[in-house]
Amino acid sequence: MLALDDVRVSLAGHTVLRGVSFELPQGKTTVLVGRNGAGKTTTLRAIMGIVPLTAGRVTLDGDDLTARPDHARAGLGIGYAPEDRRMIPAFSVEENLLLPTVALNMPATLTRERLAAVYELMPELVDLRGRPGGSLSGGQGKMVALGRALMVATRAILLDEPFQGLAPALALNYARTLARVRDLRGDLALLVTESSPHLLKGVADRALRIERGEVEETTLEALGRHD
Ligand SMILES: Nc1ncnc2c1ncn2[C@@H]1O[C@H](COP(=O)(O)OP(=O)(O)OP(=O)(O)O)[C@@H](O)[C@H]1O
Repeated sequence: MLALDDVRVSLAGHTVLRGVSFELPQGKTTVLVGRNGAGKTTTLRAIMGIVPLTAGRVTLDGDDLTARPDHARAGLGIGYAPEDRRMIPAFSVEENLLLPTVALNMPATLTRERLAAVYELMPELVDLRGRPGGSLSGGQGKMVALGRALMVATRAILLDEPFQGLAPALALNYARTLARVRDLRGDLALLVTESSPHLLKGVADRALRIERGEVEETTLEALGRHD
């Protein structure tokens, strides 16, 4: 299981995470809800090893990941879809999906199997696969970012504000896809950040609230009252 133990992060002399501890159970969707600037992105970046910890540990099955850089964490099966999606506009959707497998030097057979599994889980990507990344709508881009995270994910998926900017119908569609991933990929722990709790109904199994770099376990009902 992926876990954070008393994680502290300071950026540019500013304390951003103040002792964050939680576990991410497999087969469950955990949502991390907090206002802009509360520390959601930094939490995901700490899990991926993109920002250094000033104290604490991120562990996978008890193994300390501190010495492992972000690409090594992807290689351990942790998929990450950052908020900005980082799509290469001139590459096709399929080429964008394949990017992390190239970075990880994944064997061709495994790559083909993973791609087929992603298309099966997210059939909407099949129709898009030849389109240039730069021609996609915001909602389509979010789907590709999820598919790309799924290409490497065998343990966990981290999604940074995937609902942000989506029209209500697209948000509903995205939520359905997430539920499908959770139901069909019981091997994965899902962590989804969000600033608007009302978007998470039907998506979350458990909820964490982050405020000024501190995380506490809560319920979706309690989050809704603060929305
Ligand atoms: N590289 C950095 N250097 C200095 N401060 C930073 C850096 N990155 C983030 N911060 C600060 O850390 C705090 C938390 O930022 P973070 O991006 O994690 O918040 P967030 O909850 O994801 O919010 P948002 O939705 O606005 O991205 C903010 O006050 C932000 O200004």
